[in-house]
Amino acid sequence: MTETSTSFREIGNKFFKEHRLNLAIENYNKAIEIDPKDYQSYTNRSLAYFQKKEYENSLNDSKEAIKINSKWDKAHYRYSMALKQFNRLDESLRSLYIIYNRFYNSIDNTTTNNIDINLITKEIDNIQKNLISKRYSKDIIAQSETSPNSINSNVKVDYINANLGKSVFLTKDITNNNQPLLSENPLVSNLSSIYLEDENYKSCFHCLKSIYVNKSCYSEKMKKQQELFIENPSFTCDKNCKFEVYCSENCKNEAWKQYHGLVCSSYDLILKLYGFCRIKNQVFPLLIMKMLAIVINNVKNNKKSLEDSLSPFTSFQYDMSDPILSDDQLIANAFIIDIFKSVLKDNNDEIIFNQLITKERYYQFNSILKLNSSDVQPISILEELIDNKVSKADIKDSSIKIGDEVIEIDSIGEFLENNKLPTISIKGVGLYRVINSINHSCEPNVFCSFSKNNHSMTIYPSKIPLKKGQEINISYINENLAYTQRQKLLKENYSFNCSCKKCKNKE
Ligand SMILES: C[S@@+](CC[C@H](N)C(=O)[O-])C[C@H]1O[C@@H](n2cnc3c(N)ncnc32)[C@H](O)[C@@H]1O
Repeated sequence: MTETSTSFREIGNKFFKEHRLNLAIENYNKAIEIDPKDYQSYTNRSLAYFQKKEYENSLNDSKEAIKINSKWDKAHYRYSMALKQFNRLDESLRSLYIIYNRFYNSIDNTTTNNIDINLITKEIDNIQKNLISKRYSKDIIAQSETSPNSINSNVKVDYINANLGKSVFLTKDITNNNQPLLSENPLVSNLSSIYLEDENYKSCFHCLKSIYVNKSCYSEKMKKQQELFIENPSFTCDKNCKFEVYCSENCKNEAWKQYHGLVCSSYDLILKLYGFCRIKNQVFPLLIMKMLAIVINNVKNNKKSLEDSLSPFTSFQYDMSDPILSDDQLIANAFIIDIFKSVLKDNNDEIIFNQLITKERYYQFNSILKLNSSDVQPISILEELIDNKVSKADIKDSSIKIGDEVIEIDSIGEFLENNKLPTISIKGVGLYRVINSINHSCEPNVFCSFSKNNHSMTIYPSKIPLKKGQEINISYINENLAYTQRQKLLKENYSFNCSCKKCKNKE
């Protein structure tokens, strides 16, 4: 036998089977010396180190094997097990899901190395149960700084299985249709990019509340409905940017504390990102920038670990495959890199920067937003008027009757067709810790209601009675579409095949 890397590896494997770990490692060393791309020897040496409890070496070897051949499931498994030893559970989970997804997406249900899929599923279950019970205990959520009063006691978040992930369950019987089940502010939200430089329309940069509307269709009288919007935004950021406007001192302070304080000094670079998002009609890059700033603030100011700081975001399901960024995503990521490079200047910041501001993170956050975030559309002022003060009968072509007063609305005809309510445009996007944990069903038992004023959202029952312990489900799409259309939309937008009762019966 020639001294090829394969033969040394095989000798190593023989020693390994005899539990002679040092001799096994020596032979794997020789194999790697001959062929530095021998990912199998790296993987096997990783296992030998693991058995010797040399977890750092085990981690490095499995990482190297993945670098050489990312399709080698055994290396992902070894990497996952080593990460678990360091309590890096989110990353460990990600590696397990790479194997899990490859298995279920393959035509013949195989892993590349015939790893027992039941073992992988069991590992996923263990880690998920542990993480979810820790992260979604009521106390932790109630204490969360980013989302105060985010959950009331009607619901809890629980893990279902590796495929469905977590979802939301009732902790009480519900018999009243009008009873709000859960009301929540988002972990992060942002205005749609079309509004960023709109002279006619301003919203609070933090909570998206309408501040000033100057559309010709609204008469002077209507604009004077003071309680519906604030005429003169007096809460503009006065530190550096002088650009962001808020509806209140509270929002100004919250924005500063959570994310704006970190990046405000680099506003010239942020404006470039805004410009890009406006042209491309995108909002995710702006949310990703805020998410990164929130994470960094938690690490720096609240002295939390990086994993804990990331966990409100990484606890969602997302695409764990190899990151491939589109050209637009690469450009947006480059803007984001510039912004954080200019604000993370201390020596200590270098580690955070290197671990956080990466292409992989951009892909991860983008996928978290794509699969989990909600459009936010606080009800328009016109609808607010109609909703609260007038009946549809009071709406005439050019006026609305509010009490005894008739308010002229110059071009209301543009908005009202056959007495329908005006179309409300999407104002922004938000990521909700609990509401976005609710799984989909084509036969939903709850629905989501936008706040009239800001980015908060409330869940109400759509069917009663609902029983304690029952899962609540919303519909992510129009559930009245035909079966094939629903399946197509859910696959394209949320990457899953719906298996609700209605879909199982192909109704
Ligand atoms: C908004 S999240 C819901 C929370 C999610 N289960 C989690 O653990 O983060 C949407 C994701 O949940 C999963 N999901 C939701 N409803 C589902 C369903 N009916 N069937 C299969 N997967 C579903 C899909 O992976 C989808 O991309």
